[in-house]
Amino acid sequence: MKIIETGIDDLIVLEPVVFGDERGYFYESFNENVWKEKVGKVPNFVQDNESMSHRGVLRGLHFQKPPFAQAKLVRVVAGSAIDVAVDIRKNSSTYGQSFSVKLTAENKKQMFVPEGFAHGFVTLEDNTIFSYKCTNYYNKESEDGLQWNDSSLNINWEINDPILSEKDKSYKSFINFATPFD
Ligand SMILES: Cc1cn([C@H]2C[C@H](O)[C@@H](COP(=O)(O)OP(=O)(O)O[C@H]3O[C@@H](C)C(=O)[C@@H](O)[C@H]3O)O2)c(=O)[nH]c1=O
Repeated sequence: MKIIETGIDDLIVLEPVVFGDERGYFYESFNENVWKEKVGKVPNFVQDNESMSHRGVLRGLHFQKPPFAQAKLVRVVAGSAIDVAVDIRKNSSTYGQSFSVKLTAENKKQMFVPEGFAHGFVTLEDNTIFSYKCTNYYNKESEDGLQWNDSSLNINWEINDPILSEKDKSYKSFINFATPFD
């Protein structure tokens, strides 16, 4: 597994070793020992999620407030998506900065999104399946988010007029945002 730094502390992209043969391919999508060796601290994942989206669906930018904050290890198992994490840790030197990576079923890249980040993605193909591990359980009351197209975040989603949930349309702008993360 190769670790690619993003320029934002604790936010990393992972590239697994994929074994291809005449049958197809095999790779380890998570291995605690490899994490220990290559990353250090191993997240305690307690929930796995999967979503399917049509082309042009944007889910985000989401986070859960403490004490239900979640770190997430995300990947795409069918199709492709632009995945985005925004640093919302008040005391971080990269507060308000975002990082984007293209995750596809082919490149098999993963992004580790720590606690203290808002997360979202837009799908580039129909039937894009997004799969992720979380370090905390879903807690409806702790859900919060930021406006995906906030001008001060200035994220290049590479797609116009995405399909959004009503909840995602209602999220507030980054200006005057009181982050719950130190
Ligand atoms: C996230 C989540 C949702 N749900 C339910 C609530 C709702 O009825 C339905 C759909 O929920 P949402 O519209 O919030 O799903 P979605 O917009 O896909 O939310 C996800 O977006 C990405 C970007 C993330 O980072 C995730 O953490 C999560 O927030 O699924 C759960 O039961 N457990 C969960 O963990």
